[in-house]
Amino acid sequence: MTDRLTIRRPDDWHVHLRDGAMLEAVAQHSARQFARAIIMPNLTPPVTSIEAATAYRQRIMAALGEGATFTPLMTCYLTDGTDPAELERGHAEGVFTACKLYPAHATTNSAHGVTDIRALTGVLETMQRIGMPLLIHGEVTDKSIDIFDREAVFVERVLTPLVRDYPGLKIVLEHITTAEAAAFVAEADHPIAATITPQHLLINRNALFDGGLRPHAYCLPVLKREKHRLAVRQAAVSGSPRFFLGTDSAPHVVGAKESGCGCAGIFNAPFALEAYVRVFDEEGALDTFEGFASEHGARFYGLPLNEGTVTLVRDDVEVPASIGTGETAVVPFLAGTNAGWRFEG
Ligand SMILES: NC(=O)N[C@@H](CC(=O)O)C(=O)O
Ligand SMILES: [Zn+2]
Ligand SMILES: [Zn+2]
Repeated sequence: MTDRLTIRRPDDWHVHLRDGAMLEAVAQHSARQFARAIIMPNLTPPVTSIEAATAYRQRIMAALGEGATFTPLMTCYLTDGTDPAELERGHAEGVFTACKLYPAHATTNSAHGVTDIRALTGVLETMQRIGMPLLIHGEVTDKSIDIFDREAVFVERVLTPLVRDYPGLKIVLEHITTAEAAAFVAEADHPIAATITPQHLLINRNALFDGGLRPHAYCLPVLKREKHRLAVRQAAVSGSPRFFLGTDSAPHVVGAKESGCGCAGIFNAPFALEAYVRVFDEEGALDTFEGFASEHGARFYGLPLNEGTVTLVRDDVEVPASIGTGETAVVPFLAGTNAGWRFEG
């Protein structure tokens, strides 16, 4: 039994750092474990310009303070009005690493998202030409589609024609939750990859109703049934370079979660690597953990691998019931349970 695992310093390819007081409170947790992260642009208002992304990047670095070694990789939030020239310039200047596609009203702060992806022709052609990845929240927003089917239907109705129409467009299907998404990404004859969250590897939809309604287990795409969790687990540990780490850490204050209409999003940054390594350990796949956490994402994005290492140690570690105080108190993923591993740094 391996009780200590040292891997190349990892990256988080999908995280919400928020803004203002919440940014000040949460950024350190991601910077402690990860060298770089893809920063989601769903602020209010969303990050849609080079100017906004540059200013947000500066606020992130200011929140981390002097000497921080963390690199935020910024994304542009696509709208129906996105100007391809702004994307191209932002990419060339090293401000935008990628673009984020939120179908309008699919998730938190997506009201300004794209109403019809077919209207994005100029944007997608430009991204394909310059090699800029398209990151997708892959759920249809049609209210007549059952919420547990929205990802699988997106794969069939939107993603399948998209890869056909843009054969060279780099795509990351974010936070996959279904057997259908995992199979599509594994098998497509296309430059496509997927991020996977700790929660979709560790819990299934029963966690939402475990003895009562559990708002802290609610995120989007919503947790699915066990067979999907198992399929997503197999994809993560498979060693395929198409699957990599993206926490989707998405903090909301306690009051916004514990409410008559609770927000979607799970704050998993503080114990992210502990949660992931547990999955690889349970699957007898610690040998593929470094690829998933530290190599596949960088290679897909065409970025260098990180220098340095981090070490995880098998240990009893109690995850606190809440992290932060007052305005920024957030309940972390796995609150009150034993993480099973300790991040040594
Ligand atoms: N994952 C979530 O449940 N919520 C995210 C948005 C998103 O990634 O879809 C958020 O910003 O809160
Ligand atoms: Zn999303
Ligand atoms: Zn997200």
